[in-house]
Amino acid sequence: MLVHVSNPTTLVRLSRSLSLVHTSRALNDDPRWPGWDVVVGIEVHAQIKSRHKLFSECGQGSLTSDYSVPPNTRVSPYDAAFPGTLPRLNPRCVELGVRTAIALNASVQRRSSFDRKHYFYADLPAGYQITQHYAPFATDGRLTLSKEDVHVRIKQLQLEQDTGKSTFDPRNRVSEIDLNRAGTGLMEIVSEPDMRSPEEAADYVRTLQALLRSVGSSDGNMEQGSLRCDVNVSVNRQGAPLGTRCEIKNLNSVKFMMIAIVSEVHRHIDLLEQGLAVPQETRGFNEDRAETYSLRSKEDAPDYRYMPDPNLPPLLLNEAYVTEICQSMPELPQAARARLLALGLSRRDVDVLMDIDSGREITFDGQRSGGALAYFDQVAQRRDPRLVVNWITHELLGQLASRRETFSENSISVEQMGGLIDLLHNKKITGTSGKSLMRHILATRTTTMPSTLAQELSLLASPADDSNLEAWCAEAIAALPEEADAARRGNANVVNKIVGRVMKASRGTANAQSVKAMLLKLLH
Ligand SMILES: Nc1ncnc2c1ncn2[C@@H]1O[C@H](COP(=O)(O)OP(=O)(O)OP(=O)(O)O)[C@@H](O)[C@H]1O
Ligand SMILES: [Mg+2]
Ligand SMILES: [Mg+2]
Repeated sequence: MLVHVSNPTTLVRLSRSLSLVHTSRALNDDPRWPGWDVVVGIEVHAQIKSRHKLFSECGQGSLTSDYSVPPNTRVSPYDAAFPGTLPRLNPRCVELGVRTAIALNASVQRRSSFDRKHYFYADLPAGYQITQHYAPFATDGRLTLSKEDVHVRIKQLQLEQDTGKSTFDPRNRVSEIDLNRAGTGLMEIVSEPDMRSPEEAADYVRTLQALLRSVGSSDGNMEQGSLRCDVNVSVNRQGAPLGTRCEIKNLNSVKFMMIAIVSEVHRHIDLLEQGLAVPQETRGFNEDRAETYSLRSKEDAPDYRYMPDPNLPPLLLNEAYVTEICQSMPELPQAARARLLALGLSRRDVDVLMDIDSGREITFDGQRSGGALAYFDQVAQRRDPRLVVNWITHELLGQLASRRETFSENSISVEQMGGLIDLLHNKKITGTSGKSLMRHILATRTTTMPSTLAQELSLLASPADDSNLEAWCAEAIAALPEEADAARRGNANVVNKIVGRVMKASRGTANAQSVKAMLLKLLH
């Protein structure tokens, strides 16, 4: 059905009633593709952070991408599909799944079940993967993105097994199979097609990563393979029904995911502008060429022959179990963000704090750092939160960065940081001295309290001691006669240069404002 309407309000109303446009954002023109709407839905596979696999008691190491573990050393007979072995559901995987579902505001199903998804591949010894195709354990959730006020609906969460890994060596044409990962627990988190740009898709993945880490259910690391995304992309002319989706598999970073979406959007638009249809396909992404390529069309889609797994009874979760988990949930990132904003912190400071806390800060050796939020909370107890956040996000992070260190290597204890803030707050030291003190603690990794250090290093401010101040100012005026003359003629900029000299003479202990006042008094 074709509807020609020039008034956008009418169009929104009309389209809504025809269920053509899902949100009013659909009418926001993106200069990259004017006249087109982009629609993205994401299937995330997150490795569950449990000690044992989903259906066997085999240890899975800290991470299955832990290369220090030799291949095929974390494999139970069940994982290798020996005849006669039976699955036994790991309750810890269920608990972490339920935690995640609650964090995503999803309804946890009191009854769910497991199905077999059949296909043949060397890294899948049983010839099927156990998943929750017909009855997932949680449905109808919601994730609010952190950068923009966008809600993404979560269709469902299901528990499933991961496969092994196969690597092909083209030189001697041999495929090597490693079953260490086989049978590891995954959560598949399926979003509704609610994202409207590559940026929203990136925000979704990052927000979800932070959430998974905060509830402790997954490391959520794309580079290391503990979080993998299949991204579904479609485009449609503004106001028209949704276009045909293509699914891009195996994206291993948020950056590549965004590039893949942009390239896919342009490919769809090119086809549609030529009057061609977009065929529904599963596609791969070539990182070097920054474009997607066809893996298989819908017609070639394998028939998975889903069937209930006869060896596993339904998963029944009672009210008390879910309530107990609800009551032990940690503070979620969204709540923490709201709490920090209510304390009067700026959006930017909150973003920085939350970003380091969720481990998004990538370190030089590829490790993650964390705990910034707890650090802030402890230091800010009974102290001015804005002063504290300022010294953490600006000064501390700045100094750590210049030392090429990350927050996890921060040697300043909560007590020391608190002490430093108190000295600053009570004007016992100046800001300049505070910075020097911090530099000193980081360099020496001393555990001495800042008040003692300030004394030892003669950094305590001497604001009351006007005679000192006057002497320093007089000296500076004498040392900089030309500047002093210019200042007398009213050149305000030059005064700052003289202030700088006095600050240096005082080794940062003088208060810049008092210095300026004294200089002006002496100059006139
Ligand atoms: N028109 C569309 N444009 C973009 N994404 C879409 C569109 N329609 C559906 N999607 C997204 O496609 C995904 C479909 O995932 P789902 O797991 O339901 O099925 P599947 O991809 O067919 O199966 P499998 O799990 O075997 O890959 C969802 O994330 C959904 O939001
Ligand atoms: Mg899926
Ligand atoms: Mg899919």
